[in-house]
Amino acid sequence: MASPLIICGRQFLSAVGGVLRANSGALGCGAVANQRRNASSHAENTNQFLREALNRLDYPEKLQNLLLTPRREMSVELVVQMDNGQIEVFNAYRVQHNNARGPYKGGLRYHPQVDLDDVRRKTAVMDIPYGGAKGGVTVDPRKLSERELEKMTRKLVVAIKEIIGTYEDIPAPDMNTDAKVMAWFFDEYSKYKGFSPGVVTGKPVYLHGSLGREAATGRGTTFAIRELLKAMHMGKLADQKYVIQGFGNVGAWAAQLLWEAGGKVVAVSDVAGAVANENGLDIGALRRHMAGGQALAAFPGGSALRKEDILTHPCDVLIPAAIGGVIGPEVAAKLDCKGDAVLRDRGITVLPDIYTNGGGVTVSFFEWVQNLQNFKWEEEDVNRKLDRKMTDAFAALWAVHREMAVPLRTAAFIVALQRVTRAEVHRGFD
Ligand SMILES: NC(=O)C1=CN([C@@H]2O[C@H](COP(=O)(O)OP(=O)(O)OC[C@H]3O[C@@H](n4cnc5c(N)ncnc54)[C@H](OP(=O)(O)O)[C@@H]3O)[C@@H](O)[C@H]2O)C=CC1
Ligand SMILES: O=C(O)CCC(=O)C(=O)O
Repeated sequence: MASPLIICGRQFLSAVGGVLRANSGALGCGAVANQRRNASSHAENTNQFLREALNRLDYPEKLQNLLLTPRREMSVELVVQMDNGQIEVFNAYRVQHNNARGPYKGGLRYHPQVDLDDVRRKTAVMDIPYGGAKGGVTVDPRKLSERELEKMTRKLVVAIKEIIGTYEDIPAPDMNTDAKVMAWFFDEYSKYKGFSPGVVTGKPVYLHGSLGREAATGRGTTFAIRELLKAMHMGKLADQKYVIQGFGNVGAWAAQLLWEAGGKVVAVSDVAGAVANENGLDIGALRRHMAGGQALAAFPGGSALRKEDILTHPCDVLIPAAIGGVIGPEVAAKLDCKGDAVLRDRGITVLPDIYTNGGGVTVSFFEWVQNLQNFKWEEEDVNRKLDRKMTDAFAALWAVHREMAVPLRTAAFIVALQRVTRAEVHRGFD
């Protein structure tokens, strides 16, 4: 069998590389301090990969430090009166990394374990004119009513409105935040600052959103895999068996598009369970099954699998598309992986998350451009432009990977750092 490819929807290898429960941004936000105690931070791991890349670039120390640290971190408390009259306080954050190339841009996550670090340099890898940012609220949204969720979102906007904006910092959907949340966000911000559709992306299509944004991250992932297979002479999307952890926006769209391309998706999971079929799951039927409110694991077109076994299920391409930190010590032991180096030695190719999931932010950029133009593009146009961006970004990564003999993850950071540094230096420091 061909060597498996691990496609990181998130910091999978950070987790395997010793941070077995990477969870928080650990970026100096006081309110995440309790999460920080659990493990060495995800940010430290990202910085480790960055340092590896910086070692290959001859930059002065001060510039290196500038590239390693965020420009601004904001931590706020959101006080919300719940439906039962009780007061709840939620911790929220926004971390802005570097805006040399353009406004900050990045997702907004609602999750009990907020992780703010991964978007830092993605925009530079994708070569779109933004800097990196990430934000989130420490909350389990499943425990809130829709009305409570809306109130909390609106409070968040009020709390951070001075550091976001169409040309300042543009949030977008991430885990547990969708078009509906972005619509509330846009509406609340516009109350204070005037009509501002460009302040968030991932809005509903009928409310200044872009066609193609919902599927963009999953679609971008399939383009990324296609390019890697081509470069490694490993055949086509249709020739591979896929395992996907997470069946939300990214996982379900990736599954759908790989299945449509003729690939065999042999196992998928969500937070509650997993389902497998060695002949390939009928993803269309699975999505209909789930749309009917049924559990993924109860899908009659496959057999239930322990969700803990999803990552070790045999496949050609593994796509972690859930939250980082779900790979605990037991799974890591079963994978027998200790990090990029070990995987490399075993002939496993890792396509790094900062490239692989870049389709979302890329179509977010297209949405923002459409908002500025006040004009809607055709979906085919969006998808074609996304394909071009993913293909070009892969070519840049692959060229560095070959020329400098570094792994693809290091290559991605080198490409990003070179672009950010060029912008920093040309803008000057006065
Ligand atoms: N959406 C986007 O455009 C982008 C997303 N990403 C990243 O991709 C990843 C997925 O995001 P997205 O699809 O939007 O998020 P969603 O919230 O839409 O989906 C997340 C999926 O992961 C599942 N999940 C959550 N926790 C676990 C767990 N412990 N074990 C197994 N499955 C789990 C969820 O299950 P359940 O539904 O049962 O809760 C759900 O199926 C995130 O890491 C996000 O940061 C990156 C770039 C852009
Ligand atoms: O669409 C965006 O701007 C960012 C999406 C996101 O969360 C990410 O790329 O990590």
